[in-house]
Amino acid sequence: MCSTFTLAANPPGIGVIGRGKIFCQKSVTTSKQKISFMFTGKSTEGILQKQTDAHVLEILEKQYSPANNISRGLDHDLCRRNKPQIDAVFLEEAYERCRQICADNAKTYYLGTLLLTKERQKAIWAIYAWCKRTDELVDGPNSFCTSSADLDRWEERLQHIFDGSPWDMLDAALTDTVFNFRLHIKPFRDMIKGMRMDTSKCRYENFEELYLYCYYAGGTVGLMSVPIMGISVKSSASALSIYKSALYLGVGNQLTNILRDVGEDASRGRVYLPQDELAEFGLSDADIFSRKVSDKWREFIKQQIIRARYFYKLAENGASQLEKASQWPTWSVLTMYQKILDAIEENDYDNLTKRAYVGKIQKLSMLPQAYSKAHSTSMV
Ligand SMILES: CC(C)=CCC/C(C)=C/CC/C(C)=C/CC/C(C)=C/COP(=O)(O)OP(=O)(O)O
Repeated sequence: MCSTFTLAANPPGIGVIGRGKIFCQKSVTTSKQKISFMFTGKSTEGILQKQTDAHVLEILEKQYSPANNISRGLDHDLCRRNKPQIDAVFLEEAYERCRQICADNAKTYYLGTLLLTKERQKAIWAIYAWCKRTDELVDGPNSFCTSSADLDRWEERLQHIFDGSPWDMLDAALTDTVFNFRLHIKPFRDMIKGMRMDTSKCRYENFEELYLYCYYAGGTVGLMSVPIMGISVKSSASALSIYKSALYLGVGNQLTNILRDVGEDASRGRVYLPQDELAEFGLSDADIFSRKVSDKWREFIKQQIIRARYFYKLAENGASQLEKASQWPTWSVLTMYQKILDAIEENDYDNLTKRAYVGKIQKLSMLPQAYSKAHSTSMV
């Protein structure tokens, strides 16, 4: 996408930035502010439109079809009708193990889940545990021996979860969640696609390619989460726009993690940054591997951070359309993840030799701010 972004403070039209290059400036309007982008390549908006709607519409067709008599919320009787019988004590233990996996591996996300209602918490933990296990197949200690056939088997297992015949305890928790909240299999399948992509690809030519990866690895989690969070009956926004916001939250999280982990990924020979954008800033893989934090690098990362923040802005639009009890947790996650971007700035854009860190106290101190955001933007 070869993009350089600026916030709307800059005049619209044609922009000139530091390196003397002229960019055609385009702008998008989020609910709160107008954000202007400068491009030499494909527009981010164009990429989002092309790639996002199809993913979401496929889910909505099933999740909200008139045949299912579901409009905005979930019909819980219908959800439970075909639910397999799983022993309650066994399930309790299964969810507890999912909670532990989430608490041990996703510290920020876990804090957000603690603000959810009990039923929602359990569901989000079950989804997280499955996502983590999926990720471990390609990124875990034994990932060197994961073959494409292993991913095929994992996908078969996923089908069993959705058919109501889980293979193990953690799968049983997800089966329970799938039937309680009538989840769609597509984002789960897409996450496996992303893992396949990760095993065969370690460079991204442009933002369009990177966005697809971010959708698979993070946007899918947003789509899995909407039925759990619930859409407010008072919302007049389209389900499409709300699902898209959730997807963008996942993509924002993924872009943030990429920016935080550039140095760490480089030591595994991986570069999750658009090659054409690096070139546009006079940078290449060699600059990453030599870990030299130059002014060019700082400018480059600055623009990448603006784009990641843009995704959080898009997510905010949907956060206020969720069921009231889910708004504070969602705003908390939104606010805490953005702090990681602030921490990269505080490290003077050195994400090659340093890992941006946000401490627990700092995260907890964000919660009142998230609470007031949830209340001031809520339509209920
Ligand atoms: C905005 C709307 C409409 C809905 C929100 C629906 C939700 C809650 C979506 C969640 C999307 C999301 C943030 C996905 C990423 C979840 C995830 C796997 C986080 C783990 O991140 P790590 O970096 O591994 O761990 P930390 O949590 O410690 O950062």
